Amino acid sequence: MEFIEYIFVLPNRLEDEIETFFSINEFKTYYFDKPTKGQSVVKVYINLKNPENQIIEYLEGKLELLSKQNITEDEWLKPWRESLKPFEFIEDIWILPDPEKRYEIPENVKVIKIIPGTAFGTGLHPTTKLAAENLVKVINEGADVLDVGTGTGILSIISKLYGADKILSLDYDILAVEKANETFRLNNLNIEVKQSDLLQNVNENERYDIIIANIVVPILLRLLDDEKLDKILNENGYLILSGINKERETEIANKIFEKEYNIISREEDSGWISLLLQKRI
Ligand SMILES: C[S@@+](CC[C@H](N)C(=O)[O-])C[C@H]1O[C@@H](n2cnc3c(N)ncnc32)[C@H](O)[C@@H]1O
Repeated sequence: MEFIEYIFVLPNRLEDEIETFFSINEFKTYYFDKPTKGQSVVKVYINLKNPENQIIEYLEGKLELLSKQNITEDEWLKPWRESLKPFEFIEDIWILPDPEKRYEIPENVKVIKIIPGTAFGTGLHPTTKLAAENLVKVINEGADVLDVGTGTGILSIISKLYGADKILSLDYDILAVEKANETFRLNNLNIEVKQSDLLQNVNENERYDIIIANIVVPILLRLLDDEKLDKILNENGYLILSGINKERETEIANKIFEKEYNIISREEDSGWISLLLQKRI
């Protein structure tokens, strides 16, 4: 695939703002880098088949452009992948970015292999971490889990590592569905993935103990409006929402107050919020 690479100078004070903008717009093909001493940049990749011009217009209004060139997907993904190191994602779970490499990591920790690519969910974003932290608070052996907007499948894998029984992973983006399948194979896990706009392709007779969704606020609001959500979540089951940017938290909170859910916990990091809710009936 052909891309245009834009490199912009990124002052530290703007890093959170730019990352929030990308997340809200579900823009995934970028990374932050420090090619020269002290100077941070953001590298942005625009797919020529589907150019997202509003992204570049926004960045040009905020940041200084250093360079622009045509590039293939391999040319930019490879050095980025190589720059990534294994890291402790949440307590006792490590993420390994290259399944071929041997890494020195602590013994007796749980391991997830993810080849970083263009699907969301490499563990590098605070919304994934917040969702995972809420997930491990409530997951039990044998739980049935629905992962809405699975991306790479990272939250489904964590569910499996903590003993979940049935897991269904959903994403409306076919590339994410392919990536999740690839990641499950890489981790020797047999997890079902379906392409679905939110719960559209979920049978309403199915039941889950935990439903988890790390998606942007407008989509979460749509999920909360869907009657099927309440139907398929068991009594006292948990709903974990993440991807809530602070400015829009009230909209989510208002929607929850209309429903039969208690807020059990609220986690926050870098302006992002994840809520752990429990269904009352
Ligand atoms: C922020 S990413 C989360 C990925 C992963 N679950 C994580 O926590 O890192 C959101 C994912 O939701 C998917 N998504 C967005 N809108 C959706 C919709 N209406 N139905 C299903 N999936 C959706 C996107 O394709 C993307 O993979």
